[in-house]
Amino acid sequence: MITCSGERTKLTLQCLTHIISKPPCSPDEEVDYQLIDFYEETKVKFADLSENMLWEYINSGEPMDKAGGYGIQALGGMFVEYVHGDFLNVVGFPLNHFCKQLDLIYNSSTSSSDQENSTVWLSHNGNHAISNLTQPSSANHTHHIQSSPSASPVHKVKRKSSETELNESSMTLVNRLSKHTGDKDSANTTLPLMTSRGQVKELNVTEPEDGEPKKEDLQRICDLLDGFRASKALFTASKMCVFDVLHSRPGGLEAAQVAQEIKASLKGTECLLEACVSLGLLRSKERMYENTDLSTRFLLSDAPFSLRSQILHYNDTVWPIFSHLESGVLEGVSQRDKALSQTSKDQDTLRSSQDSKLRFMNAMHNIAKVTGKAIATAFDLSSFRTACDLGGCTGAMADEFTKAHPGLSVTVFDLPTVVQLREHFQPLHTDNRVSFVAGDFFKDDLPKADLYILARILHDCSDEKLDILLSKIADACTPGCGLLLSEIFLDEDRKGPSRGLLQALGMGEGKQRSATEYSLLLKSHGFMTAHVRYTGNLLDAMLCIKA
Ligand SMILES: C[S@@+](CC[C@H](N)C(=O)[O-])C[C@H]1O[C@@H](n2cnc3c(N)ncnc32)[C@H](O)[C@@H]1O
Repeated sequence: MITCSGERTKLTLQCLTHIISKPPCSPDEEVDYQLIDFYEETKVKFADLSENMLWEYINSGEPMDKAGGYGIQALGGMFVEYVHGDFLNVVGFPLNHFCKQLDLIYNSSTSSSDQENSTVWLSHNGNHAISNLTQPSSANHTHHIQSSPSASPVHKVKRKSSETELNESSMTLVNRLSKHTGDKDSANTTLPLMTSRGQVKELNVTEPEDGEPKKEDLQRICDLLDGFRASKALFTASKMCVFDVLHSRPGGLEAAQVAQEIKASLKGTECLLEACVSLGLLRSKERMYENTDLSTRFLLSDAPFSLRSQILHYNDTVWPIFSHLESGVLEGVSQRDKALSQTSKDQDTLRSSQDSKLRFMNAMHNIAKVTGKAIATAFDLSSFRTACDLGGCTGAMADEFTKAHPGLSVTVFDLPTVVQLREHFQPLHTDNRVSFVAGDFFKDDLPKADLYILARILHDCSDEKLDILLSKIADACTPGCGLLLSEIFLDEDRKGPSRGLLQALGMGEGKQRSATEYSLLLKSHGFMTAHVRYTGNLLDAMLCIKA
């Protein structure tokens, strides 16, 4: 057996630099802080290991308290052929990288008087320790750092795709941290800390000595400024079938040929193609354009993981809504009706509701195909025989569940118009284990099942509707029945991921929540959270069991 595992440990350094040069004495005292997330990656190559050897190792007891299942610094070291990277990272603490970060903090942002009273909060895989830094003059880490020696490494990569128990000890950590940051909101929550998806937390600008802004800082702002242009270039190229046209001509096409195929002006086509090259969607060589691997995989209309329909949905629905964002923020309500009636008028055609329903279903179908497998395989569902996918749309998600679980049958429950239109979608399922029932989950009886699936439903429900739906599911469930929830789970500090927070800006009826918030919500309807999985895919998942 050859195993090559990437050891990636996440560290969060929080440097609390007091504005008043004394330690804060009350929870409300203002502090300036800087948050740095970083990773260290180490590759470990294992030798071929016999089963006997593995059992010997298991029986030694050593792996039992090791997050990675082995201790490289002890007996487990015998199995390792080589290590690329920081050995201490595998043991459990990337000391070298940590000290470089300390150096960065002190050499870039603090004055010497601040340094005397600076406190570093070290958050290593959810374990926190404080240290007072008294002599932070160089990278030679003469600072006295008390990190918990028992901090067990939870590898970032695995953490993202691993199960997380929501526990009380996490709450203590948040409260403790919140007190010192004066963050009263988060002090009232019961949230585990370590759920960040590696987002850029803050745009910390470091001014070089000459006072000129740094290029990277300017670039980040310009990237945000141009974000909508890039999105619209992608939407337009997809809508005009540029990627499909190029795919149909191996060897590529010149701009004039593309212009002819998509019936557009030469100047406009050239600009669009060049913009797509700059965005990594196309490549060009000697005036010929062709798709990149990224486009071939996701932008062709018939690719297995095509996102084209989702892109068209963004263009035709999400884009107009976001063009009314200012009103949305002012009024705090969805601008959907206003935006979409405007679009219809602009285009001088009132699209039939069937067309728009189909477009929406196509978009849902795309995402369900891309995310379905990760959700269906997130948990051991072998104890469930029947499932009901509430709001299961075209059945694409149900299909992934039956593929992953040979003993499982899934009933897709959706509105009558959706169930009727599903015939526009090729049946994906190869046997009869996916069936459809038409109904309204707020009003009608739910099909009987041992497992209910709610994928991308709850974030869109008002509190009132949410209560109705969850009460109906709870009534339909006997103890031991499952509820599998799939949504984008916000980080517990609500600072990411951006996808979830930007979706919330659409001002729909519902709201985005963290795993803990969903867990508490489901608990109030009699479901105990069994597992949470951050899939690393577009949607996360939580399995709850009816108590
Ligand atoms: C955002 S889509 C999610 C589709 C699918 N669960 C997925 O993740 O791909 C919401 C789905 O819920 C369905 N839906 C909305 N209201 C419903 C209701 N009252 N009863 C049944 N289905 C409903 C919609 O028709 C749509 O298919």
